[in-house]
Amino acid sequence: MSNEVLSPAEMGEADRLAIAAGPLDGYGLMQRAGEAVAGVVLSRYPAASRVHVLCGPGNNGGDGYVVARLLGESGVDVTLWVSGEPRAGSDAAIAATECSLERRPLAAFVAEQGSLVVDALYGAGLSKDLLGDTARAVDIAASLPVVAVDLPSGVSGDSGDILGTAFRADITVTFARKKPGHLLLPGRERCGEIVVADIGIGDDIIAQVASRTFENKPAFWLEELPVPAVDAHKYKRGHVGVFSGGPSATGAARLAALAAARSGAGAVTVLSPANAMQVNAAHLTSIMLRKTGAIEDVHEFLGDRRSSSFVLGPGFGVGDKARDFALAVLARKRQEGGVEGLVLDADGITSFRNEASTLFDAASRPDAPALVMTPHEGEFGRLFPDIADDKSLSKLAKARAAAARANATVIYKGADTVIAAPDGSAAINSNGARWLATAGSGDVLAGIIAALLAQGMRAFQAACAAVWIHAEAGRRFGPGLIAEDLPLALVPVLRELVEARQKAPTG
Ligand SMILES: NC(=O)C1=CN([C@@H]2O[C@H](COP(=O)(O)OP(=O)(O)OC[C@H]3O[C@@H](n4cnc5c(N)ncnc54)[C@H](O)[C@@H]3O)[C@@H](O)[C@H]2O)[C@@H](O)CC1
Ligand SMILES: [K+]
Repeated sequence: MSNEVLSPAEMGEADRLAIAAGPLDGYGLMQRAGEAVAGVVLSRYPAASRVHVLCGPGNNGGDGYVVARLLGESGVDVTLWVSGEPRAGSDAAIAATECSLERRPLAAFVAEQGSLVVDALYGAGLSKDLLGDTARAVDIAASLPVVAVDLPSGVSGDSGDILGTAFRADITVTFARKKPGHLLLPGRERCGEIVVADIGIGDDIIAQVASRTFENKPAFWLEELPVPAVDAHKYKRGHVGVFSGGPSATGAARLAALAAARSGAGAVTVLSPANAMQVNAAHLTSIMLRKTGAIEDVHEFLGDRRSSSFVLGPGFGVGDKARDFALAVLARKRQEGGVEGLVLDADGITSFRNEASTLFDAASRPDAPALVMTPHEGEFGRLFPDIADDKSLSKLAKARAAAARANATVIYKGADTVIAAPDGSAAINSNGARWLATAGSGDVLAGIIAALLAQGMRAFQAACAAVWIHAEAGRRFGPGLIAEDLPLALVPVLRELVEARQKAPTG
């Protein structure tokens, strides 16, 4: 697998392990890194009249010295601008010595139109805000193409936060694996196209680092994607129950229900209060409808229908009823044909704002159905106020802390959605589309998750798959997308995934 994401500390560990294992030493890795960047510059910008290479004091600058030397040797007109001296004896110091180009101080940096900037000021070691000469260089480079080495300087590799200011790269060449700062906002927007270069750190070394963070790509969950067996006499496709709100708020539940049906649930039932039965009935065809006004109705449905998963929240209303219904579902057993999971969204989440621990305790029972929560930033803050307010935590770290506390899979939504599991695994989604920021889009996501849970996918994998599929459908549909379009837009995406799944050796 190549979709592991390494924190800067984990990448440092990978460097150390690779150096210990050989054959490359630290300078050898730096050579490979510089070669990769120089290769990108030469292939992508063959017409650049001049390349300005900006080198910082650490190993990111060391990569820069290698780039400058190689470009110079290739006949490119290179100007080298330097901020700080490499530490004596460091790999960067060796690289600086090997580079015979004249060094100019970054304080004097100027660049003309038509030239290209290689940003090798700071990478994984960024430790404070960009100020003074460096911040001035960011301004000068703003009107020029920029190739960033490892990360655009100013972007935190851990969090994607911008420290003071940051370069806006057209291409970022990073090494071995992506870092969280390449995927989390606002850093992601500063990276431009991301090229992951192989510098000789093998998959075995990455495996030893045992990162628990992944970029959310189909390879990560495709093996578990449910595909009905063609030769089976009967197959389990699962039954999803979606709780509906009152007569003026039923659309959200129907969107979730339709998405669940499109995502392969064998049966879907909208569970409606009595006074909304008529409006629901008027809009449902293949989806079943059942009156579910009071907690007794929930128990009865749970007892005789064996629904495999539930969606609670979209349009439901905030209050005791949402809490009671959610807790009734979570009180079931997962084993022996019981309830696989509960997707708690929107009002379902907000309903527990003052009783979060009741929810988290209910989800902690070993045989409880899996709890999947889908908060956007506002909802996240209601359920996890202290985590939300902790400025030292990245979005990734916040989602992880929330999942561990809640004993739940947490989908922290946004343009850089993070999916975190209670065991510490986390995935950052990167195929999101701006078109998805439309009313009802989240209801559709909840329905997809429930369908995948109902078909037996594990909660974290189901959540990751649903987020990716939902985003992909929105991305492909493009402008004009409204939530009603999404259930049908899932079909071509699912078709391709099912085909890929059937071709996969493990399928
Ligand atoms: N052997 C290795 O470890 C390899 C490292 N590589 C490169 O090494 C980089 C990491 O190197 P380092 O750990 O030396 O870190 P950096 O080169 O990113 O920066 C560290 C230095 O910059 C200073 N600094 C940080 N932020 C600053 C700011 N805002 N203003 C002024 N000074 C600041 C620090 O005090 C330190 O001296 C990676 O990003 C990658 O480009 C690659 O060459 C591959 C091999
Ligand atoms: K950089």
